[in-house]
Amino acid sequence: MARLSMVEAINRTLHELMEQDDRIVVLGEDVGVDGGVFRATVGLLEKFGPMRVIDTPLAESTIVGSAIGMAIYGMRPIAEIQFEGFIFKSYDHIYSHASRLRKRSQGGYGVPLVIRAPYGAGVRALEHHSDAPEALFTHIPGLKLVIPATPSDAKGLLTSAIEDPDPVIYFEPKRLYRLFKEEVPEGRHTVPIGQARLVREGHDITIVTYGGMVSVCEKAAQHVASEGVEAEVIDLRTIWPFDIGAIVESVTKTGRLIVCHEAPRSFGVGAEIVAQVSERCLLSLLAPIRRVTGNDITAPLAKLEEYNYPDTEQVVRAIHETVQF
Ligand SMILES: Cc1ncc(C[n+]2csc(CCOP(=O)(O)OP(=O)(O)O)c2C)c(N)n1
Repeated sequence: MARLSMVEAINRTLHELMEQDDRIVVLGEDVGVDGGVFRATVGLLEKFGPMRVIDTPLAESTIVGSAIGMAIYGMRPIAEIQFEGFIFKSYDHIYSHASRLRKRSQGGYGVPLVIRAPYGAGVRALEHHSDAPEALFTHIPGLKLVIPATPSDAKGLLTSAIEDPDPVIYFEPKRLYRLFKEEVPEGRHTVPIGQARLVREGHDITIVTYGGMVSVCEKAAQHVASEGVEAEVIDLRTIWPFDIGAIVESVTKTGRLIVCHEAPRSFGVGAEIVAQVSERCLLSLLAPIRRVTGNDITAPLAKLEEYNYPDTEQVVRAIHETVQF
């Protein structure tokens, strides 16, 4: 095992996967000579050459459109969109084609495509470089969406995504790229798509979260533990299809739920979780469910960034309000 940051784990996984499978091709803006803006693709061009590591024009629609063609013809493309805010140039390809081809061809063709993109705020970037648009990818039948919160899960989810026969969006929380290191398993390591991770066990309240908010919620859970409140923290890992079984099991035990994400609140992932919990275990609830989320606004510039996203204090406050209800 090696101690790696998330971006190092992603880089190493790309190296390993490409060594093992000739069908894997990486393409995107600056992924070759520059090694990617965040250095996730460093060393790939030197090792695998320009036929498998392709520096593309600044044209996201072309990147995803070409990758769909490659996938249909038997390759395993990993397309990089330089920042999540630019993925919408390729949204039509994702929405109208990649996700639908299996149904359209009555199972004849799949699109085994992975689209990676740095995601979310926390590094004081500019507009289009700090968005959390995951909800806009959850309403597309045929598409899966994963967001790792640890270096090990970054490896496991990337491996599962490339092994999946259908398209997977893989968002990489920028704030976690270099936040901490951990031991990452050597060799083949997968994390099943659709399976949440129990971060911390507790019996008083459940906190469901993912991506850059996992460490924020963990800190909040540690804080309230010193007051005698045991919070259970669940990291979704897969946003769609999410692990409703794990959530229901936990809420049935604790009777209280907070959902936390940095994306805007309204019509967000949290709203769907609240709806499904209401449908399945309303009678287990001892208090109203609370959402701790980003605001319903365009991602603010760096100076105001910290006011828009949940922090530990807000999560602690929501825990207090829910437990004391
Ligand atoms: C649609 C879109 N995709 C990606 C980016 C991120 N981006 C900013 S600058 C840049 C490189 C631009 O290279 P080039 O057009 O050669 O201009 P220069 O090197 O002179 O800045 C990229 C990819 C962006 N701003 N907009």
